[in-house]
Parts: sequence; structure tokens; C-alpha cells
Amino acid sequence: MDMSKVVESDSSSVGSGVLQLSLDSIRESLIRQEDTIVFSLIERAKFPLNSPAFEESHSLDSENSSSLTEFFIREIEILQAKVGRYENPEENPFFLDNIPHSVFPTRKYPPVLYTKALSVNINKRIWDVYFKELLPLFVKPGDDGNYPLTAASDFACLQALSRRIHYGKFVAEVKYRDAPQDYEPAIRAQDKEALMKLLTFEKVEEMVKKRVQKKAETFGQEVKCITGDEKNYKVDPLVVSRIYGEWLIPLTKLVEVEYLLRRLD
Ligand SMILES: C=C(O[C@@H]1C=C(C(=O)O)C=C[C@H]1O)C(=O)O
Repeated sequence: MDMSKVVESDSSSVGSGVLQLSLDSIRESLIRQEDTIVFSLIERAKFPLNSPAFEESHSLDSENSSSLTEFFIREIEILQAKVGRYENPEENPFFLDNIPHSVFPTRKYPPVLYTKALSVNINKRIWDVYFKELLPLFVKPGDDGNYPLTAASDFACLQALSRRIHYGKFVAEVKYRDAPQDYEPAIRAQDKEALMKLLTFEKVEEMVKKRVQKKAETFGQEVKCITGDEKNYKVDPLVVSRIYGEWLIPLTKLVEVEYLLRRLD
């Protein structure tokens, strides 16, 4: 791959045209994405669970049986596709099988990823995990009827989580390029376990979990005028760390494995 064609260097984001594709630069982007994720969880925690928004059909249109949240996200994704969001290889839609073309001219993204592995998309799984397992961990139970704002908040979380998890494709590409001789036998054997072992860095994972806990403590601390010892958080920092440890990191690694399995197709 001719990286000299990649001329832009002012961005921390791979899909925006980063000059040197290195594990360090990719990890920098993942670190920055932690801020977006923590803030999006804090914002979502303003609302209770509001499960009717994503569980029941609220549509008055009999042809449409989706939940309010699903309807909202389908429609917004069409709009975002029309302004070019999904031309960016960092972005993976939840519902669009046939992504509408951008109505406007879009920038050319450098061809960083391997074409035959580009289409890895586990958003169906991310959707289920988010609504069934993650949300109940960090929002209060209950229903205040504020479904439109809740759906918008859920979409912000889902997009941030999906971007982070699918960044695994870039991580995998760079790890492969750094050591093709290590990865090729496992790819040829389609050995998922061996690939998982090769790409895992436990120390890095521990650091990520500690750092996001600290970010949740810092960004989500209740600020009071009267000083006191007790600290309250908008989202429990230990829960944020757990969300990373039990879901986000394993799903990112799943994307890495799925990408690598196709890397020699
Ligand atoms: C993303 C990477 O791959 C793996 C996944 C990690 C993560 O999701 O944070 C961290 C370390 C690795 O075990 C990486 O090496 O940075």
C-alpha cells in the first residue's frame, strides 16, 4: 500500500487521513474516543431507562413495526449517509444495507484498510448488547416519557461505541503490517484462538480500564459549591470500567479477529 499518497497529517483520526499509520497513533485515537464515550454515557444517564422507546412499537403507521428508537436511527442514518458519513471507513451504519450516496462531493479517504475485510460490521450485536446489558447498568430504572431525547442520546452512545469497536479493523491492519510473518500462519489456518493471542496486550487493556474509570470520575463528578468529602458521580466510574472490560474491549478484539481472518482473501 502506497502510504505516500496519504498527504494529510493534521488529524488524530485514521479515516480522516492520518499520515503515519502506527499502533501508537491508533491508540491515541482510541484514547480520545474514550472522552466521547464517557460523555455520551453521562448524557444518556440524564434519562431513565425509558424502555418503551426501544422495546415497543410506537408507530402509528401500520406498515412500520419498529420501535421509536429504531425508526429514529434508521431515518437519521439515511440523512447522515446523504451527507457522506459512511464514506468514512471509521463509520459503520446500524441499518443501511443499501447506503444512499452522498448528495455532496465527498473527500477521498486514503485506502488504509484491506478491501476484502472492510465490510466487517457487528452492529447488530452491539445493538443487542447495548439495550439488553449495558443500558440497565448505568441508567436509573423508570419511564419519564421523554422518548425523542432518549432516542437521540442512545444514538449518540451507539455511534460512539460502534466507532470504537470497529476501530479494531485499523488496529488489526497495523498489527498485521507490523508483523505479517507472525499473523499469516494463523490467518491461513483460520485459527481464531491463535489470532486472539497474538493481538492481545493485557497491560494495555488494564491501562485502558483504569484510565476510563478516572475519566468517569473526572468528567462525571457532581460539582457543588459547598465543599464536602462525599463525591457523587453521574455514572458510576466502576461501571464504566466494567463496560470497557467486559464488552468494549472484547468486542474490539472480536472485530480485530474477524478482520484478520479475511486479511489474505
Ligand atoms: C486495541 C488493541 O488491541 C487489544 C484491545 C485493546 C482494547 O480494546 O483497548 C487493548 C489491547 C489489546 O489487547 C490494542 O492493542 O491497542
